[in-house]
Amino acid sequence: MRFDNSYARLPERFYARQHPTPVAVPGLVAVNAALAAEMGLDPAELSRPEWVEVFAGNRIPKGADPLAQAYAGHQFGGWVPQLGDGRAILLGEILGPDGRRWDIQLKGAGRTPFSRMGDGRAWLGPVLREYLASEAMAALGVPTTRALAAVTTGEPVWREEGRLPGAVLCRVASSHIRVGTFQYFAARGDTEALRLLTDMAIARHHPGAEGALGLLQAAVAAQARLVAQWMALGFIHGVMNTDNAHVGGLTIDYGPCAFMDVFHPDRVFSSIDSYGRYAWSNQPQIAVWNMAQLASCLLPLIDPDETRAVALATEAVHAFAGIYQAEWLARFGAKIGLAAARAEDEDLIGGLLDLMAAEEADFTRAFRGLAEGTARDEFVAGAAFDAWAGGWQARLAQEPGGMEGAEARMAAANPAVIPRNHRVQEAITAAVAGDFAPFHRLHAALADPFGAPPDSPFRTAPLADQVVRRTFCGT
Ligand SMILES: Nc1ncnc2c1ncn2[C@@H]1O[C@H](COP(=O)(O)OP(=O)(O)OP(=O)(O)O)[C@@H](O)[C@H]1O
Repeated sequence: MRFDNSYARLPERFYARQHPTPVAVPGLVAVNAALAAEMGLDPAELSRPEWVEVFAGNRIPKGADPLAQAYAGHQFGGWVPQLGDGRAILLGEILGPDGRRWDIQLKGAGRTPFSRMGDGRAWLGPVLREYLASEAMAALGVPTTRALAAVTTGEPVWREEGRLPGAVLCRVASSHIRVGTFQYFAARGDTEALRLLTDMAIARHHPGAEGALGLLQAAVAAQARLVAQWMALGFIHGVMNTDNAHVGGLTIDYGPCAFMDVFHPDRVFSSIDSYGRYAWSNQPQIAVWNMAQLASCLLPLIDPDETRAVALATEAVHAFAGIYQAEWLARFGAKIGLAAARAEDEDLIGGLLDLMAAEEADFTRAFRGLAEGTARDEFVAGAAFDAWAGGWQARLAQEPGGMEGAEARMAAANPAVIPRNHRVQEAITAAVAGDFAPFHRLHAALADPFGAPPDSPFRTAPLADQVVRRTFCGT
């Protein structure tokens, strides 16, 4: 790895220099060969003992400059002036063969000055969950942080469940700059730091954006498109706090997330979100709220005249709705086979979603079934689906390429395989018992979400008692 650590060159108030805490017995779980190749790294080399030591935090590679990033954030509406990487350590950044910059971060690598009461560690379950979910997202074409490697530590981690095996995830991403990073400096009135952060965020995520207003507009657009993609996959992020809102529009933090099984737009509760604040249907408005927080941080850089700055920032945040709506329509239009969905198609799409919610349809199978002729089976009352399908067929008849074209569009927009919670859970349970084969099989299936053969076991819906009505947490 050839490091070029732009974040470590920022002034020291951006981070705390911190080495990982070595672990007892590093053990390789996985190196992501496809991602390694994308990054210009040799997966065989990364699987050697020296690199397993690096991923465990026992060895610092040449050129790394390890640090924990400072940030703040609104968590469930409450302001926390100081968060920061409490268990993640940024080793540094490398440049890929295509010029892309990658943060190399170890999540679960030990305590940092931002750990508060935490142990700085992660256990194997959430490490595998994040590995699988983030890689599934990438394969689904959704911007996300990635998983380069996972290792076990040979040390126990204590959680509510008791003694659990410790692990470290090597997470890579085009950056880890969050809305909360801006909030950290805005709360301290540190305009100079905001300026440096703005320049870095533009360079790393939105080249071409001009100044703070340009950054805000680009971040809003990226966030709007991201959330529309989540919605179209039945994905619930579960913890849309501002420290998990990425300025480049990546999905970040796979703690209490879930891909829904049965479609429940409003009734999703996680163990840390008992009021359903971050339910599927609330996600767009929460994203707007998060973008408004970014806007408020950037005000002093947008215009010296505060009234003017507020007007410009407000307009930029309000642009979310139009961008989101257009993306939503294109995504859901494609899901029902439309080449170019029109505003009036919203009723047709909304009709299907209402029916899916009322009839307890499995989100993924119902949509995939539209292309494969099996959608009707996902509805308790098939006749209700037939009534909707009449209008749908009539609309498809107006599309170029007829039903064949529509089927191809639907097959490309509706995955057959998503990381269903019961499958992830199975993989974790086996891994804890020392068998990593189910994890690797699931990872392989998730790498090709649209191409799974009809008899793939990963397409099946869970049994009733395994259905995700709740999102999951277990950090
Ligand atoms: N076991 C732990 N020890 C120390 N700090 C922790 C621990 N778990 C979480 N934190 C910190 O608490 C904050 C919120 O935790 P959360 O679970 O949302 O984040 P995370 O999953 O650790 O990190 P990220 O957002 O980078 O994916 C973060 O600042 C995180 O670093």
